[in-house]
Amino acid sequence: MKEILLKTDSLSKSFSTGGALQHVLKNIDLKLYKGDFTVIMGASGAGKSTLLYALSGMDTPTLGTITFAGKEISGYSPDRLAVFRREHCGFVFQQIYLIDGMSVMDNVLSAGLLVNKNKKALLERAGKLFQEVGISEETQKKFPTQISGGEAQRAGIVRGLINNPEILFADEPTGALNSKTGLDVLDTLTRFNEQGQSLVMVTHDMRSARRGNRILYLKDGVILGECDLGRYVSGDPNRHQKLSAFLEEMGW
Ligand SMILES: Nc1ncnc2c1ncn2[C@@H]1O[C@H](COP(=O)(O)OP(=O)(O)OP(=O)(O)O)[C@@H](O)[C@H]1O
Repeated sequence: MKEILLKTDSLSKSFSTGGALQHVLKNIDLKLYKGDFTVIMGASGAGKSTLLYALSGMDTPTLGTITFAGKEISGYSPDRLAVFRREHCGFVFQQIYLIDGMSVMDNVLSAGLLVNKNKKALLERAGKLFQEVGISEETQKKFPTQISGGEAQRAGIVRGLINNPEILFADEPTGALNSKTGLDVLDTLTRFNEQGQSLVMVTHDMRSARRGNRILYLKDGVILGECDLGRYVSGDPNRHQKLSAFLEEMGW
């Protein structure tokens, strides 16, 4: 039986804009499981990023509860939530947000030092992660403006994983990359998932979505359906067909 990592009960999120209330997430009951590569798809405006932000404690729900790593985080204060996020969640965004005045390695260490003061252990873990994503020691010493977009996103993944998060949350991680570098980033994420890292990724892109084993389809703030794709196997045409058929059924 799969271990539940995160559970929501009647999760709802509304925004008030110009006096009108917009209900973006509507009573979502969802379970996320350890070791899964969960993908959230849906049309623009369906609420995908809002859901990702709520699940990861980057935003708070309007109503409902979120239980993550055995703790009900939905009632946490912003400060407590910030500490929880650092310790339990990793993030990879379309825009990478590496800090310009710091080397690539220092960007990763500064994220690590917020949780773990043991610099030697952090250096060791960072070194191992950089090796796994194919970033050399020379590149680790460079500044963000001196590296390519693909290298920056792979460094972003190292930063996201430095604190050994229960879940790595990714919001369109290949959205700003060209086809080849995007593929490298997807291969990197897939490899970490194969090693047991749980992932939740929002994407519009079928090539990215194919990497997941569980695809959730969000429409107008509700999960309309889900598809079990099984573990990723490179070049499997059935996988693409299964995903296409599911998305067609969902009205994508
Ligand atoms: N902070 C906010 N304040 C007001 N409205 C918001 C806020 N964040 C999101 N929304 C609204 O919620 C809706 C869903 O936005 P969200 O970014 O979650 O959609 P999405 O499915 O991720 O879309 P896309 O694929 O275009 O990124 C949109 O109508 C958006 O305008």
